[in-house]
Amino acid sequence: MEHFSGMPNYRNIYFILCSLQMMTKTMLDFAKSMAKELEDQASQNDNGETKVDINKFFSELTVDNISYAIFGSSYKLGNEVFQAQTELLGITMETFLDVPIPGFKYLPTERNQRKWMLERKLKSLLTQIIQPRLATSEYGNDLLGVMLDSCIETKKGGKQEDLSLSLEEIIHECKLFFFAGHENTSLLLTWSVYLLSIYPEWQDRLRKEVCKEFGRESPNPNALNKLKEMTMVLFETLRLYSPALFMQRKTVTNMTVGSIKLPKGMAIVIPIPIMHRDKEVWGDDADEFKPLRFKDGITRAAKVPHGLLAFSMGPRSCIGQNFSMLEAKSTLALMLQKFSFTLSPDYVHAPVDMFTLKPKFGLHVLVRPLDKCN
Ligand code: HEM
Repeated sequence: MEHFSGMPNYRNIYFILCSLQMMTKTMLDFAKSMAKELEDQASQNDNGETKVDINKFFSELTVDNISYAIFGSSYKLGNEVFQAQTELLGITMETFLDVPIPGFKYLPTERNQRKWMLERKLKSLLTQIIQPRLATSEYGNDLLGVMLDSCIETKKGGKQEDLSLSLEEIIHECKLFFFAGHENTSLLLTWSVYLLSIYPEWQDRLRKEVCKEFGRESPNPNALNKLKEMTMVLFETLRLYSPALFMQRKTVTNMTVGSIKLPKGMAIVIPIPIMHRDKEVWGDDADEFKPLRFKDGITRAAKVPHGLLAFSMGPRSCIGQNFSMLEAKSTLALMLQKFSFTLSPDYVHAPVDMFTLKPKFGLHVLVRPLDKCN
């Protein structure tokens, strides 16, 4: 298959070498603010609970987390960057199936003008974040800092105007990290809460595990990896409700996969949800929620070691997987300590393909604060 070279080095540097533990502390702080909001809402109702679309809460939480990872203390400005990007993506999606008319994109239509305005806003926001760092040479220890550091280093002795191209590259990288990093984790959390709501015995089991480890104390970032059953539930959620729906590859040589002959240059789509429910790989219970299949780790859960494809595999696999697992664990641990949750009676189960696997009408749950960890 196609070998991907040219992946910028800092991507790995940041997510492998940088202290994920430090980030977990910030993740827990954001999760605590979310929990506080849920508690406040519940306290205003006579029945002591609140009905929320938890998908929206997780979406805001994961935006804050990824924005902090990229922009550090400028994360609020970073959030504005992402809002502009999301709106731009919406415009692109609206026109996705339009027949391309040459030159149309240069006409000052209402949509094009909105697009140009957003592009200008995006650039100006990023410039506001980047310029002060360039001026002081204090690039920061967030992802943006690592990117600036590496772009300056490669241009040692180069002219200042060379940086304009790097700004484009930086914008591109910020976009990639934002889109790759926030929605998938938000969906992992959403589908986990869905499954824990319809399998309350697993919700109780995980709550006991969390309470055994942390009691009423705030989850300790260094001990999150001890939550074995939670890890199994997250993997099983990724198997049944993988946020990423497909991967694309291209063969670089004639090859044979099983009994299928693939010529050089063939484009291949790998449909993750279908592979994740393949009974030949996962067994006859492939459609069932059985987290214990992961009790001996990912590689032993299926009949083949690489059955779980949610984070892909190989040189182009997800570099944010540890980040997202820690984010999901810290948030779920806090949620389980503080609340019980059930599906709202008006919830309609409608997972839908919108590039990622989303709950079409959101995930409405009844959230009830708990007095204490039993
Ligand atoms: C549940 C959460 C996540 C899932 C399911 C997920 C899934 C994936 C998958 C399937 C790929 C590979 C695509 C391919 O092979 O073609 C990928 C790549 C990637 N992911 Fe994730 N991801 C998640 C979270 C994150 C997070 C939190 C970040 C960043 C902090 C991130 C950053 C990336 C990047 C930078 C790539 C590489 C894109 C490239 O190759 O250029 N992901 N992810």
